[in-house]
Amino acid sequence: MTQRLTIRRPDDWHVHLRDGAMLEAVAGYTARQFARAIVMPNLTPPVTSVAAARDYRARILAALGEGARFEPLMTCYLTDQADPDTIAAGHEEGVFTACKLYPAHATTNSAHGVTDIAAIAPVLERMQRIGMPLLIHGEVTDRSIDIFDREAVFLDRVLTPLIRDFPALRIVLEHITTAEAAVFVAEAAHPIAATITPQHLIINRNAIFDGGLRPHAYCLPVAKREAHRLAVRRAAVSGSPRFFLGTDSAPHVVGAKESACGCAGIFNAPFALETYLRVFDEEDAIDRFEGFASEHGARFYGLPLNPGTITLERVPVTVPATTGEGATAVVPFLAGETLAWRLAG
Ligand SMILES: NC(=O)N[C@@H](CC(=O)O)C(=O)O
Ligand SMILES: [Zn+2]
Ligand SMILES: [Zn+2]
Repeated sequence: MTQRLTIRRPDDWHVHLRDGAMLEAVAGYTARQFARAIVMPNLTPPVTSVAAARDYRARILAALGEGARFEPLMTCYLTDQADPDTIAAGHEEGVFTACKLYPAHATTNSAHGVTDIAAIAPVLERMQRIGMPLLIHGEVTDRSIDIFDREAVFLDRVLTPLIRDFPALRIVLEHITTAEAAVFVAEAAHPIAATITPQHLIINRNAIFDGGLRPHAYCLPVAKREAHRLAVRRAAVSGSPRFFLGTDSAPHVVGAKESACGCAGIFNAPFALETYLRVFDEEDAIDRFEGFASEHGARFYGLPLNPGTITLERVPVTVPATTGEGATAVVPFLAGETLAWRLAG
């Protein structure tokens, strides 16, 4: 049995670092494991300007303190009013790595999202031209569509026409949860990739209703049936360069989760790498872990691979019941469970 695994330093291609006290509380978990992370822009108000992204990046670095070896990669939150010149200038300046498309009202803090793709056609046209990636929360918001079908319906109704109309636009379909999405991304004749979260590799929808209502297993897109979890797992360990690590770590203070209307989002940052490695170990695919965690994403984004390495060791570690306190008290994914691997050092 492999006891130690050393891989090139990995990146997290989808994370919510929040702001203020929560940012201070959570940023270190991500920076401890990852060299870079794509930071989601769904703050209140959302990050829509170059100045806002620059300031947010400075707050992230300040939260980590001197000597942190971590690069936040910032994203621009697209609205119906998004301006191609501003976005292109922000990209050119190295502030905006990518743009994020939230269909309006699809998820947490998406009220200002895009109501109609046609409204942002000039932006997508420009992004396609300059090679700037579009990151997508891929769910339709039509309330007549069953919540478990919203990702699959998005592929037909939105993504298929989108890739037809913008054949060279680089797209990352974020946090995929279905067999349909895994097949779509694997087979499309288009520059498209997908991120995969730890939770969608580990839980199916039963976890949300396991002996009672489990708010800490609730995120969007919501976990699906077991057959979908297995398909997403196969994609993750397949070795295909179209699938890579994106935690979607999304902390919400415990009271906002344990509520009559609990927020969507799972906080997996503290043991993200350990959790992913558990899956690759179970699938007998440890040899493919480095590609998924440290290579495929950087190549898709056209960024250099990280120098340096990290080491994981087969030593058990127990996930605490909570992290932080007061306004930053959060229940992490797999709270109370013991993982077989831990990050060394
Ligand atoms: N994934 C989630 O359930 N929640 C995310 C938003 C998102 O990524 O959709 C959040 O910001 O809380
Ligand atoms: Zn999302
Ligand atoms: Zn997210």
